[in-house]
Amino acid sequence: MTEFAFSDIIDWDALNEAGRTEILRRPAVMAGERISAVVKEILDNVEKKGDEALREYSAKFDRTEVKNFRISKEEVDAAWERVSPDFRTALERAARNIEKFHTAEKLEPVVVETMPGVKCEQVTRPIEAVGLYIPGGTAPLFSTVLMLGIPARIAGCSKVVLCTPPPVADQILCAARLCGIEEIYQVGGAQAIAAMAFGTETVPAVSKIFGPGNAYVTEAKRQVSRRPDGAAIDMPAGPSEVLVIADKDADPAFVAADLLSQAEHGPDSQVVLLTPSKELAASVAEEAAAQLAQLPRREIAAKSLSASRLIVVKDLEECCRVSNRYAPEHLIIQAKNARDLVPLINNAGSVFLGEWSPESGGDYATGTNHVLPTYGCAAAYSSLGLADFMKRMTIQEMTAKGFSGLAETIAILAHAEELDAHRNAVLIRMARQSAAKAKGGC
Ligand SMILES: NC(=O)c1ccc[n+]([C@@H]2O[C@H](COP(=O)([O-])OP(=O)(O)OC[C@H]3O[C@@H](n4cnc5c(N)ncnc54)[C@H](O)[C@@H]3O)[C@@H](O)[C@H]2O)c1
Ligand SMILES: N[C@H](CO)Cc1c[nH]c[nH+]1
Ligand SMILES: [Zn+2]
Repeated sequence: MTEFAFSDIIDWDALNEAGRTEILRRPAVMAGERISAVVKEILDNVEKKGDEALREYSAKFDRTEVKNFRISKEEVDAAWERVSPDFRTALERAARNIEKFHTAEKLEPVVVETMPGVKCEQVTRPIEAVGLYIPGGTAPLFSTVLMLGIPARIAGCSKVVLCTPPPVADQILCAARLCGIEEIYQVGGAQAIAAMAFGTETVPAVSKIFGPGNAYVTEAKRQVSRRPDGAAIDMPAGPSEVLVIADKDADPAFVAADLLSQAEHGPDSQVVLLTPSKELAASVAEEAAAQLAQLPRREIAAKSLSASRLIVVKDLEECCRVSNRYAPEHLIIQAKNARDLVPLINNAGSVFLGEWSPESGGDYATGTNHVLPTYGCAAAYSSLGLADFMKRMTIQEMTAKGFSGLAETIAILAHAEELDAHRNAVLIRMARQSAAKAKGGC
């Protein structure tokens, strides 16, 4: 059996504040400073040396000598023919659900007359050039292509650039074809993020970069979003995490399977169980050990489990409070009447209710988006959705009557801010209206 050390069962009530903070710390966050420095160097080099730097890093990190970064349409079509019909059918079924959910996310235009003759509107426009990062370091995440490519298409983004590490799996190319993505580049890691942010001889620069990735990719996104010549980003979507809230009657085999499903993503993934039942926690630990031994990715999952937590808390309400403090990417509630606990949940990327809603469902096919905030960012960021591929733009129009009704208010406020040019833009029009009135006009 594979060596594995789930941390001990932790009694939440026995911890002081510092202990609680420590126990909920993510392993990927602790690695931050070293990764930051490595990533900065990669970004600087790609910005300076373009494709040459991409080639060097692909050889170093992906052990691949890349001749042409861009993948041709012929290669994509060939990949489509190579995959099994069952795979194509499953991919199309998942894509339909994702398309249905994201189409329903369309924002309707807002039109409000705030005062007579003062009309305010909000409309949306697509972001024209977007970059999609598809992880491929330890597993080819073709499902992520659907999660990014489908909303980009619905939003109407006119330039969609996809980057993923070499060698690129057929399944990734098939998912890209299904989404109508034509610009696919085989480059991964921080260097891919740099390429899409700054542009190189081959890879075009985009306005906004989307997608999850390991700690290097996530840090690269964070850094380019802060550079004036960089790009906007969707969110920090780093190493996967799941927190399960389970009551004493939950099935330990289901809970263990759900924890392992995220532990297998990467050695720095973190999984957490919160339960009022010490007996359940012990059974989950046993089950997890047994299931882990059967997994092909047990080495990775075992590393991740060693930094993961089994925590016993007072009751289910306390579970929700601790979960909000952790702000997990995924939250599974395996408890009777799981839905009753939803009002107590404030911070979570995506929530899975009841024993028949494994997290893998949302990863592939329920229709929701699996690109979600990690590192506790669910306290402030949302799940990826259609709105992220669009900009909101406001419009206002005042009639002459609307203007005269609001003119004095604007003039007083501008004067109070000591911005006379602002005030003049109003006074000049007020004067014109008074003159026209004197002449018997409006
Ligand atoms: N939060 C989300 O929504 C979400 C969704 C899907 C996947 N994920 C996460 O995405 C991650 C995918 O990670 P992955 O590694 O399999 O693929 P990846 O594509 O993110 O990273 C692979 C790249 O990392 C770079 N790299 C590897 N080691 C490096 C080093 N020592 N120095 C510099 N660069 C290095 C290489 O360039 C390589 O191409 C996992 O952590 C998974 O949990 C998150
Ligand atoms: N669980 C990941 C998000 O954290 C998404 C994914 C893709 N494939 C499998 N899982
Ligand atoms: Zn997953």
